[in-house]
Amino acid sequence: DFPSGDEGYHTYDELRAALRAAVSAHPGITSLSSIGDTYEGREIPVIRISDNAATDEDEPEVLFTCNLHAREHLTTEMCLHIVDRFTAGYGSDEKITGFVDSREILVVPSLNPDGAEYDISGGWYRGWRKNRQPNAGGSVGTDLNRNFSYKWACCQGASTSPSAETYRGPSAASAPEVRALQAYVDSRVVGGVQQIRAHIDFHAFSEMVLWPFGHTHDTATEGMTQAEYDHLKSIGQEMATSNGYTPGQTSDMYITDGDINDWMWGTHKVLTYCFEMYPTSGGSDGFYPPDEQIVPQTTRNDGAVDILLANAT
Ligand SMILES: CC(C)C[C@H](NS(N)(=O)=O)C(=O)O
Ligand SMILES: [Ca+2]
Ligand SMILES: [Ca+2]
Ligand SMILES: [Ca+2]
Ligand SMILES: [Zn+2]
Repeated sequence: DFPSGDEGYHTYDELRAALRAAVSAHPGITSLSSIGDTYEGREIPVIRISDNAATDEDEPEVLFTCNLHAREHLTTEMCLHIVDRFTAGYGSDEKITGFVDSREILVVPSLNPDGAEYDISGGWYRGWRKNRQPNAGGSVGTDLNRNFSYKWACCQGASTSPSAETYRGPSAASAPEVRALQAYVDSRVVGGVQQIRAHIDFHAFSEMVLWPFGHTHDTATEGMTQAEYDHLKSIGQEMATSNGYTPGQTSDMYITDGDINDWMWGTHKVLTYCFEMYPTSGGSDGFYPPDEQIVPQTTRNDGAVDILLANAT
């Protein structure tokens, strides 16, 4: 459980209860399923929000993924806020209703529930980042944001040392959580066309809006034209203006290979972003802002989410 004072954060069981509650309150516009299991056997839930939710309609799909890194619990709350906003607002808020009627919103509130549960086990914060998959040699964990299959291990953007925080894993998609997400997105190719048009992967912290590629500082490069880069950049800058985050290319932070955004663009040409949430720097809040920050820091991204939805055509 979360330490006392931080009860506002959702444990894995509370997360699943929240998703079930959203479905029972809004059955016509929600459908709940699992994209697969984690290493320790936890289901990874995905909720789909759209009119005629039981039917896969020919509408642009937009994916939001959270909690890829275990200790980044604020991101789980970000995804749950998106679920709440687009279900509770349906039928009353015109803009919300318009998006839900014309798109399919896919939300994965936690890609790393094993890590998240471990991070808070014992009622205190362990600073855990990776998944909970054992490595040869006795250490535990793969950095899920270095294990995706697009140009995995290409560019010294991760560690080869199993005990390192950015350990890339023994092979591409060796982590079941990464395999589950890749398989899910692969399955959204219908009639040869990827139905997911846009994506945000939420992280913490630094308050940045980042677009691919991470494996290179180049803008035009294999798998991305200058025009495509400029399109990603212009929408990224617009979103950063709305939430006050700093815009940039993923590699501006540091070179990463095997990250989720490189895979989403490199493999499926999805308009994909990494949002690093509050705070800007370490200090007392760092990875563990008090739960009083949940509402302000999640609602802060409402405008950016709407910009992404509007650009998903
Ligand atoms: C997407 C990259 C550039 C940033 C991310 N930072 S984090 N959330 O791990 O501190 C990461 O290292 O995976
Ligand atoms: Ca509190
Ligand atoms: Ca629909
Ligand atoms: Ca569809
Ligand atoms: Zn992260």
